[in-house]
Amino acid sequence: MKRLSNDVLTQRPTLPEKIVQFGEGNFLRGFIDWMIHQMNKQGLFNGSIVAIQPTPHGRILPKLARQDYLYTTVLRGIQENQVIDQAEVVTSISRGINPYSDWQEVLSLAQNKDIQFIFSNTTEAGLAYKEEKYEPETAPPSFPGKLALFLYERFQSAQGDPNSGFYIFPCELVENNGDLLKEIVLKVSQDFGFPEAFRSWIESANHFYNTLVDRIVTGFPKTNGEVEAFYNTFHYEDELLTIGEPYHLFVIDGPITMEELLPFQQVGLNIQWTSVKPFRELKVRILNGLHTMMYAIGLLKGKETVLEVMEDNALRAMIDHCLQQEIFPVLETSDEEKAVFAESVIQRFLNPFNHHQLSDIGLNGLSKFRVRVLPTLLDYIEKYHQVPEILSYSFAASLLYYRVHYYEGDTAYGQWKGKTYPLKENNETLKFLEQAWQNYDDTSEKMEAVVNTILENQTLWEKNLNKVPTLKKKVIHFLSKLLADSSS
Ligand SMILES: NC(=O)c1ccc[n+]([C@@H]2O[C@H](COP(=O)([O-])OP(=O)(O)OC[C@H]3O[C@@H](n4cnc5c(N)ncnc54)[C@H](O)[C@@H]3O)[C@@H](O)[C@H]2O)c1
Ligand SMILES: O=P(O)(O)OC[C@@H](O)[C@@H](O)[C@H](O)[C@H](O)CO
Repeated sequence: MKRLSNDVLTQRPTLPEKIVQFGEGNFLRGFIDWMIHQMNKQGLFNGSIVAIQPTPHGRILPKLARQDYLYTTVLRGIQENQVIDQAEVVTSISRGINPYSDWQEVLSLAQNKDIQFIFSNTTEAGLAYKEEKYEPETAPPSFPGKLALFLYERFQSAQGDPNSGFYIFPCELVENNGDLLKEIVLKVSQDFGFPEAFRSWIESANHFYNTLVDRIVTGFPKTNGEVEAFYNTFHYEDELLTIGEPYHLFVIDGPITMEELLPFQQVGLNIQWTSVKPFRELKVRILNGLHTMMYAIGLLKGKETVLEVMEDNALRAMIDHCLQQEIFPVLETSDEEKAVFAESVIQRFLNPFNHHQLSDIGLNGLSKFRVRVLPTLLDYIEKYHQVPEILSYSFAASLLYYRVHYYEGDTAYGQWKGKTYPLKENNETLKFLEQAWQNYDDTSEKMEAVVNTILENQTLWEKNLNKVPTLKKKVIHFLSKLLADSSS
């Protein structure tokens, strides 16, 4: 069978490059690139995207290049009682650049005046400040470093023209992502010794927008036989087949007048040009909160996907209880808004087509717990002076899932009921966890010592959790229960 390429898709539009995108992962392909494709299809944007690989060891860009930057998006789910099952070849990416081998190509792009928009999704780890050296001939390691040099090249080539800046939309799931990216780029520019005039131009000529994105994109199919079934229907192979749900929401804290340049709403996409804050609290605490709360519990109970968790009566009852009794009471949004959003989330989790792997959700699970679950848990304790049962149980489950049993090379491994699995978290966190569990020997004193050490780590939790009344006791209790379960 042929691979997807220009030979397979013979009618492909050639459009001027207008967007630079840092990242080429599942989410950008299933969300932003798909949206640009929708606008192009209706002749309302007429521009293409250049994707820049954000890390040195990218596996996605070579695959995209082999397919002439084409890939298929499959959106499947149930909306308003209707089954939606659509496959479409997305043509919005014109090419990709590996900045580690072609940095000059990236800089040339910065000089192209047609490029007006910058999108990114480099995960939470990518939208972060790193101290790095200015080397004009090579790509800086970090995403903000690359962006700073990209902007500097534009500034110089346009001789500081106040109309030459970019519209910048970071899509990382980080609070105030636009403000944060601007702050980091300014800091990097200072580190690099760039002139004050450039830094003023960053502030005055560029627009950094805070955004919130929402669509469950599970990426390449992982269940047995699924890929082959798709290929047989398409009559081509596609290594970058991207699966997601039909639901999508993109909130951008920018003026509606931006629709003149980016006509998202005009093509019927679910875009809101408004403040992100209320959407963020609902989405992160309910949708991402439930995901993060369930992954370790589910995996430790032998489940593999969100759907399997939702279809298990006991686990489903636990999730409903957590939502109603532990998350809802501490959210400030109105009861009606909470209920409507939560119901839609439950329906999305029950999407029969959605094989969302718990192990994917569990990547960087402790960092996610800190941002997506811990605030709810702490708010609850503050409000009710008692520890919420399910959230603290899920905390214990996450800690146990992330118990480092051994290292092989640079990879840390966890173990549960005889099964071994690789752990992906910040390296320092994993080293710390390995140490914390090192002397554990099944006794309650040692368990208390382990939990004490983990909870007091302020780098992990941003506060000493041993000072939170009775949390430690609950976590010890649930960890002991889970450990007993693991040996039964
Ligand atoms: N998949 C979803 O359903 C979904 C939905 C909404 C938001 N998101 C957000 O999108 C992010 C990416 O998800 P994905 O499904 O596309 O994952 P992915 O693994 O397919 O892509 C991750 C991208 O981030 C880059 N990256 C990883 N670490 C980096 C670092 N330290 N510096 C710079 N770049 C780095 C990778 O090179 C790749 O381009 C997640 O962090 C998530 O918060 C995902
Ligand atoms: O993508 P992650 O790994 O940051 O988080 C896992 C899921 O919670 C997340 O992808 C959601 O499905 C998504 O945020 C929905 O918009």
